[in-house]
Amino acid sequence: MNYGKEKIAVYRTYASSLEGVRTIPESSFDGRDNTLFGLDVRVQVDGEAFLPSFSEGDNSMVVATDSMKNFVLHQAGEYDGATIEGFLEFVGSQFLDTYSQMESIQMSADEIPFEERDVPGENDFEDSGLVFRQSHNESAFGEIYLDRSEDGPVIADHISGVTDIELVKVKGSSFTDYVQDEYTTLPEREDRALHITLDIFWTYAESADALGTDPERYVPAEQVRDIAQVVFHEVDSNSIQDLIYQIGLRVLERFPQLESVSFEANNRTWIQERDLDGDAKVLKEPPRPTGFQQFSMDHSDLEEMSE
Ligand SMILES: O=c1[nH]c(=O)c2[nH]c(=O)[nH]c2[nH]1
Repeated sequence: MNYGKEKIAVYRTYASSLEGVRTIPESSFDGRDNTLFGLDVRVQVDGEAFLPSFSEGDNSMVVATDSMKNFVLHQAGEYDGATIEGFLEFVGSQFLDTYSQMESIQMSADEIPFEERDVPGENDFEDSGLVFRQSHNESAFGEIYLDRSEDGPVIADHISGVTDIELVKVKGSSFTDYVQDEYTTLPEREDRALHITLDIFWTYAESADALGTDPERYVPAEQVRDIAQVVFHEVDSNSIQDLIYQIGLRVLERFPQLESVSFEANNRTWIQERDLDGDAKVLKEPPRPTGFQQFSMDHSDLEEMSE
């Protein structure tokens, strides 16, 4: 039994900037101004006190989901941190502190990403600082579950992520040596233009590291995204399965503070229509249905690789 509000769009201007994150070789990301911090928030609350609202039509303990929306919007002005997960933990704790009938709360959010635009500067183009456009590319994700304890709200579970990454590698991927039987019609490809969508999720060994209070231990979604594209560039994979495993190893190698990393990939590989001179091809959309790959891994996979 639970209830809540979803699709709460929150826009905060001039939030605290994310500074002091560790840099990694695969990424130029070293922080975020947070001049425009956009989130699509979901709140889900649990508690025995809500049972009568379902079983007896008694709303005396019900916090209207409309009020939850107002609460989230209000707290967006109070949060002084710089991360999605930190915001979710902050708002969730405020909910539990304010409403004793809420026993636990699940707060999640997708980033609504914005990109700063370039304008002419003295010598070169530079960041506007004022004008942004909404990006329809990948976005960061966070989810925090809070329970009550004697010392106040505690993180019972968490997950961070980056979703809707969409990448195409025009050559340097294969798919060969799979089962050949009476059902096989797919031709083997020594080289294919590989088109994938990818959601990547991770958990920290210490959930407090997810909040970004210590930026050195925070894993920015931008860096994980950049690892995915660099590994895609570097590795001549023989399947999406092979590719996501290599990405996972690199993520775990760069971020020892993580407990696990998991993937949901979708195959969107275009179908070759014409083979032209050299590497050139004409390609078309694949028909439905679509293939997917899911995989979870942790540091034991990294240790196996180095043995
Ligand atoms: O990378 C791939 N993995 C598969 O399992 C698969 N199956 C398929 O038809 N194409 C692909 N590509």
